[in-house]
Amino acid sequence: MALSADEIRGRDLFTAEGYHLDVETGVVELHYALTGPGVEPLRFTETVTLPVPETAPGEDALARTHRVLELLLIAAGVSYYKVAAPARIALPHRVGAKARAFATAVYTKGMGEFAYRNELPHVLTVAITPPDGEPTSVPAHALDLDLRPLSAVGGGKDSIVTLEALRNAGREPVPFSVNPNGVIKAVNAASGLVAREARRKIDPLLFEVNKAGALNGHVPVTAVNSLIAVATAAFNGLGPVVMSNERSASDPNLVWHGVEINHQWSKGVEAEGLLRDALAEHAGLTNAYFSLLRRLSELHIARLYAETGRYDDVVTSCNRAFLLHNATARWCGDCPKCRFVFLAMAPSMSRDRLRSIFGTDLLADEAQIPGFLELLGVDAHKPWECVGEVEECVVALDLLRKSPEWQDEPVVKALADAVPASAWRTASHSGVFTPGGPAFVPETYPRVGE
Ligand SMILES: CC(=O)N[C@H]1[C@@H](OP(=O)(O)OP(=O)(O)OC[C@H]2O[C@@H](n3ccc(=O)[nH]c3=O)[C@H](O)[C@@H]2O)O[C@H](CO)[C@@H](O)[C@@H]1O[C@H](C)C(=O)N[C@@H](C)C(=O)N[C@@H](CCC(=O)O)C(=O)O
Ligand SMILES: Nc1ncnc2c1ncn2[C@@H]1O[C@H](COP(=O)(O)OP(=O)(O)OP(=O)(O)O)[C@@H](O)[C@H]1O
Repeated sequence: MALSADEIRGRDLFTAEGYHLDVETGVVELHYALTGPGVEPLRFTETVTLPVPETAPGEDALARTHRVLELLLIAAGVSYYKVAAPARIALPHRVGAKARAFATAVYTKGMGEFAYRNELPHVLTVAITPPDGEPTSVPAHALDLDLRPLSAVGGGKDSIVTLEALRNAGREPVPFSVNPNGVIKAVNAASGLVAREARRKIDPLLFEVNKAGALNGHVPVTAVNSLIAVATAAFNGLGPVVMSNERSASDPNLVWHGVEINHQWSKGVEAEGLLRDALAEHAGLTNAYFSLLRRLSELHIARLYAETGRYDDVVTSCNRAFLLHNATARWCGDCPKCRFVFLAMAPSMSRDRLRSIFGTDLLADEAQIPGFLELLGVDAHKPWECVGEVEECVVALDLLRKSPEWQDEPVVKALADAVPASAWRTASHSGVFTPGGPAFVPETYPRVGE
């Protein structure tokens, strides 16, 4: 990479240039450019390979697939936009108000953590410009909810709970993953269900510009995976895409410039609603996407996970197992996500079982105390990770400090001593284990945990 960091970052326009779908192979190429005065354009191509149906899709199904891909082109652009984070974004196709609202939210709220950590407040108000005019209309298509659902599997406890709930409800879920690694493949194998997969290849130029000093940071990856899943379902004539996004995913980490900054924004209920509206408006698809676990806390999901029997040797929620380079095989045992899931599962299963899942006992390790205190809200803000609310952690600790198996453990005692009395008073066991809040689950689907 011959460009300097200034040359890479000095660009004032990001353009999603267009995409191409090869119907025979399912290969989708998504094209982007970063341009600016006096510098050569930086061009990126991301390649997504959708599973191909046995029978070619009909004209209407293909038209819907294309419309979903137009939304995917927008969402997947975040990885390349962030290289220079200009204040303007251009789109190649017309979009209506709902699709534009979704696009704007993906680049502002979805990139909120990136904006905050790089101190780039303009990202929170970036302007997205589609060509003038309304898009051509597409016929509304109420998805047949009896078609087999595509159940997004990320290898962690949440998607396992969903998979089993759908199976128990007789829904015959198809496990679906983007770039399944060893963990996800092992979870799918343990399910005994035949899985489908899509591939997503980030342009290798991105890694080069990263090394040369591009701006970098978190992206709303669930929006990207979700649209790949919806495109797969539309292309293959499958039913709705069922996610496993929980209630606490909607909670922000902090407020900055008056805007809520949420590491998990695209897992939250606002993103779910915006995407559903955009799919209805832009692709004519209703009921194509929802989260089955939306009204549940993480602690509640962990309790439901404990009722499953077949996944302990494979379940992995640690994000380090999902790195593109140098991934761990399973739980790293030393990150906020490992600590949180350990704490969340501990009240619902025996200590031996928990140890065997993690290969270690995090609550027997004094070095983990500062990290647990962060989760308990005693120090700093909620970590930039997929972890639950402070209240859930306090409730979990409350259950442990009263449990014969845990109450004499020095780490548990130290944590309990550090939690202020006010936190014990406000933490509600019934609140944590009672489903609550808005959700988009269709009436004919199971009400998990209710
Ligand atoms: C696995 C992980 O957590 N990665 C985050 C990490 O990335 P890192 O640089 O350490 O390594 P890689 O993931 O291997 O990525 C290498 C570079 O590639 C670029 N990139 C990667 C994926 C992508 O979709 N777009 C990209 O541009 C990027 O330049 C990478 O540096 O730190 C990054 C910076 O904070 C994070 O963005 C990486 O997060 C991944 C996108 C990821 O998949 N993370 C999920 C595990 C995750 O965080 N899920 C959230 C849900 C968030 C949401 O709103 O969707 C959660 O579970 O809470
Ligand atoms: N590679 C992937 N392919 C498809 N869907 C994914 C992938 N990774 C995550 N997801 C989905 O995205 C959502 C958020 O992922 P997340 O990592 O929080 O869930 P999880 O792996 O099921 O559980 P946990 O919170 O225990 O890690 C979930 O609905 C999950 O199924």
